[in-house]
Amino acid sequence: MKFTVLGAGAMGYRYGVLLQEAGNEVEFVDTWKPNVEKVRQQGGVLVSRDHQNTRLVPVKMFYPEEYQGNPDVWVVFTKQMQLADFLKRTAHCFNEQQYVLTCMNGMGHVEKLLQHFKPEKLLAGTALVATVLNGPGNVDFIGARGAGTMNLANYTEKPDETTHKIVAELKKAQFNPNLTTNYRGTLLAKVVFNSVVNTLCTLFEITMGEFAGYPGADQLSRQLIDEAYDVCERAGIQMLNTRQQELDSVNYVSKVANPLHYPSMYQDMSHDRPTEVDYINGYLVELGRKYHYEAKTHAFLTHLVHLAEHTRQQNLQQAAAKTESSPVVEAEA
Ligand SMILES: NC(=O)C1=CN([C@@H]2O[C@H](COP(=O)(O)OP(=O)(O)OC[C@H]3O[C@@H](n4cnc5c(N)ncnc54)[C@H](OP(=O)(O)O)[C@@H]3O)[C@@H](O)[C@H]2O)C=CC1
Ligand SMILES: CC(C)(CO)C(=O)C(=O)O
Repeated sequence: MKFTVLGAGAMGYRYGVLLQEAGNEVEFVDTWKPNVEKVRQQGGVLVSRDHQNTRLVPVKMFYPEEYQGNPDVWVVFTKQMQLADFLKRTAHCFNEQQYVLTCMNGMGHVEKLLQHFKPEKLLAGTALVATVLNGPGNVDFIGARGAGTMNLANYTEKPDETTHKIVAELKKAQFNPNLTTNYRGTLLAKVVFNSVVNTLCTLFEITMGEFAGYPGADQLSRQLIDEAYDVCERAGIQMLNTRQQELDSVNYVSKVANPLHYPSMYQDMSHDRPTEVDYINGYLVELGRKYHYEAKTHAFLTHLVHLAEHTRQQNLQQAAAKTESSPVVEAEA
């Protein structure tokens, strides 16, 4: 099949490279100039697995404005807040025959994709796999080959022939896809997972293993899971997992699968970029409010993450102002 990855970040590279190595035709579209230029200069992307065995994988990379491809399937992996701009800049390549697959974290992306693609062509899912972008053109796939899993569902909840073909390619690429017919329940399972692990690890600057190793971790997780499930049940969402299964998933993925991983939200925070918290904990808060339920802990955590983002920005501005006001001292140093 012919796939084009929209958003060549950590996860876009992981899906694109592994689909390419499984025998598909793959191209990448990205807006981040240092990334596109680095790939062109070095002739591909540097890929490591668990910080080892770095190899150069040749890839075809384009800016949106210059791209003229017509893939069978778009694989979309931007950050939530980047998506609208990516779609606007690439819209000249979209048509009604194309399918779109996304496993981004959080909620908000599907509505934006539906402005460009037909509902029956949209597959949305979740990826329980950890990946780190070390820098432009340099990515680290965390975890053994084939150890991660993913869930996906058609937006219409009606799988067709192309859906099964896409799932077969994901299987060949060892993503271990599980096709469900419960669209909202599938996506919300990961939102709840991320609302616990990404948010708490980011606030405390700890790995998933360090979080899960804290003796009170289950209590913290349980409070957030319960509140999230109270929201989802009010919204009539049939959850994929029970509350206990969700807690087990938090523990398994954190203790066994990725104990050394800092979740993607931490990676954004530590590089002073905005996080996706409004699309994760913030989404649960907004959904709860629609049903007159206040998800207080999620609201509090959303504020804490924004407080941390704000503080980091203030510190950056103060450091920049200091440098500007004392150029002589800097030159002497
Ligand atoms: N990473 C993971 O393990 C997982 C991520 N996801 C989800 O997948 C989606 C895509 O996320 P992900 O692939 O992690 O995205 P990345 O973290 O790889 O994001 C890449 C973007 O971050 C910006 N950026 C700026 N400077 C740097 C730098 N030095 N290093 C890295 N990035 C830089 C660039 O955007 P800009 O133009 O703004 O500078 C770039 O396009 C998200 O919804 C995420 O939540 C889901 C499962 C796992
Ligand atoms: C924690 C993890 C890796 C779970 O798959 C994730 O979703 C992230 O880092 O954002």
